Amino acid sequence: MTTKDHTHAKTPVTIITGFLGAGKTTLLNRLIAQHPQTKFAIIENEFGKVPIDHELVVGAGDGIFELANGCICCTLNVELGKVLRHLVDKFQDFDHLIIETTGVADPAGVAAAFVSDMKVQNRFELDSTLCLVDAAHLEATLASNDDVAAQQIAFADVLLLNKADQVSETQLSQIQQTANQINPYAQVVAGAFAQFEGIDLLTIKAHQTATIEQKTQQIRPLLHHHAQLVSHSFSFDAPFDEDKFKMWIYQLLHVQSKGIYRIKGVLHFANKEKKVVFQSVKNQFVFEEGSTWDENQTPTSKIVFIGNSLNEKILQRRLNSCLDKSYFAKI
Ligand SMILES: Nc1nc2c(ncn2[C@@H]2O[C@H](COP(=O)(O)OP(=O)(O)OP(=O)(O)O)[C@@H](O)[C@H]2O)c(=O)[nH]1
Repeated sequence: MTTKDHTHAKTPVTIITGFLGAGKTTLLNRLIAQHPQTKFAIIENEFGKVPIDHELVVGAGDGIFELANGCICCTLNVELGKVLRHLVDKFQDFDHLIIETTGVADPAGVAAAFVSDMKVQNRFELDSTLCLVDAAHLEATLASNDDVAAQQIAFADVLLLNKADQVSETQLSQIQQTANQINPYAQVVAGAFAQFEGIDLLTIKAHQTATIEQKTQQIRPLLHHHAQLVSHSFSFDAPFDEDKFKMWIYQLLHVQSKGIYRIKGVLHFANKEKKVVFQSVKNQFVFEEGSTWDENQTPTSKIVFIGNSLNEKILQRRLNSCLDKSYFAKI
């Protein structure tokens, strides 16, 4: 085994999620086949006692780590942390890490493993969470397993509408709308047998500040409903008071993190010249320096919350209370 120089670039990580049978392993095999020059490490997670997916992954060499008989978003989360630390310490020779979750995993729990441990954080960088959506069965799945399937869709950076061969064009566009109602933030692409054209699924860069900035600009203050899952978007011309905002977010995510799947925003703090890019995964959150505000436009903060039964009015009130009071005295 050779040792790579990882002092400069962090190893990108792609999480593949999606409900049972949606096409996760099909996608994994396709990615391996499409990138013969890339050396992958793969973490597989299955519920059954006898791991099978391992056998179904073709051509990945010896870099497959299996976590069976439990789910990495909950019971096996500690195990996932151990495997990640093992990769950091002992298994250096790979370019990209792919994690295939069980069909019933909450991907937020998996993503959280990358923001809670410094050693892991220093080595890995989440590129994106890809969610396979079975176009032929989405409505039925949502009806019967609303929470898990909807959580997976809500958390994803890219929604891959798979099995397009099994539905009509009209059905496909309806499914696209349903998926976008649950997650207005995600890019949606359709395909069959996990073949998706016009998108490089390994370099989505969803967690990089530039991508978040760009995506947040597209968010309009709209309310989207799917069962109890909602997304609320807000924008503010008045700047935020950094201390108040951070204190509130800390409290919010510690008291209510179960119901909040994701928050992303580009913020204007009164004491900061540049944009501040903010995102949370479960109860973990980061604030990063973004680019400079456009001189010709009023700096406008935009923030989106995705979660279960979130009350828009309360969020609006709390956000208002974090605005910089001296701004209003000046106008
Ligand atoms: N018709 C059709 N079948 C597909 C498509 N993609 C995958 N399949 C089939 O669907 C079945 C399930 O695909 P997998 O890739 O194993 O799905 P998975 O999400 O890994 O399944 P689990 O690990 O059990 O959750 C397999 O028989 C695939 O060949 C598609 O686009 N169209």
